[in-house]
Amino acid sequence: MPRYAQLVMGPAGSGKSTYCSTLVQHCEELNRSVQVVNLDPAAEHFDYPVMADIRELIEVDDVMEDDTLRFGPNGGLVFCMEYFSNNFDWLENCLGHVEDDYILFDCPGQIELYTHLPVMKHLVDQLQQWEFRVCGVFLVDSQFMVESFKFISGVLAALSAMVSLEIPQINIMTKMDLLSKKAKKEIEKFLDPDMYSLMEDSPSVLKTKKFKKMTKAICGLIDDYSIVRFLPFDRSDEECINIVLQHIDFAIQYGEDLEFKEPKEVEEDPSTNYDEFFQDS
Ligand SMILES: Nc1nc2c(ncn2[C@@H]2O[C@H](COP(=O)(O)OP(=O)(O)OP(=O)(O)O)[C@@H](O)[C@H]2O)c(=O)[nH]1
Ligand SMILES: [Mg+2]
Repeated sequence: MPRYAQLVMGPAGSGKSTYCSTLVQHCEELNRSVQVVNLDPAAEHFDYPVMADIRELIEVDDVMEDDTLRFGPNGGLVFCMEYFSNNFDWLENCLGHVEDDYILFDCPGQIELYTHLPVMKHLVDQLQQWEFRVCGVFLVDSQFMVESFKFISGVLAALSAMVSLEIPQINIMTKMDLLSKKAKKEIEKFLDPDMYSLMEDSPSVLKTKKFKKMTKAICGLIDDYSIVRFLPFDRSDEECINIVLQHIDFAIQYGEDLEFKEPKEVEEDPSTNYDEFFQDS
């Protein structure tokens, strides 16, 4: 039986931990078992129960306090992740092996982990050896995507994670509930973008002769091959959460070998008398 994993990635503060806890709650209501592993050695708070926590293996504060290493917060984090990649047996022990495992990995926010460092790729390879089907979930804060040049950089960040990890990836715009009505309307064009026309809206710096050819090539690549798309994520909208989950499940073929489970029954309030209610109305 395959096992399933989501690697929840994205820049600092993009909403990774919130996404994990929202999904845990959502799946609980669907009577679907989902577990979370915290892979952020600098995490301070998250509100989901953890199956494993990297801070039990190594913590950024301990690395920074070490006089022989003398790392700052970013170097410290990279050190922790490299230490983790040399100690995957710790993770193997924590994960055990349960039938139909579905695990969310809440990753740190340092963007270099998804662009050029090999740690996350090693993790993906290791998970695949343990029979996991892994989907990358790349989160970007929607508030930073409402202008075309910011959108292009968000797309490139997502693309570099896709290229370096070589797994199916679903890209998500988070915090949609925080957008004003006007910004929501504005962002619609980024959910199904025509990259060539976005290029025309870009500020003059992107249109100078030096950059124009390059921007056009990037926009053309993204548009012609349809490689990067974003799904909106509003944590207060169940339908929206469902759509995101369906895309991810489809990408890793979750559910193909599962038996049907009854959804959780909603407990009825014994004081509610439905006969009376219908007679009255
Ligand atoms: N309104 C709203 N706030 C959100 C949402 N997602 C995250 N936040 C807030 O954004 C802040 C950062 O969210 P986190 O989930 O901690 O982000 P993160 O990506 O895990 O951050 P790091 O682990 O530090 O990289 C918190 O204050 C969250 O409450 C959302 O969908 N809506
Ligand atoms: Mg976090």
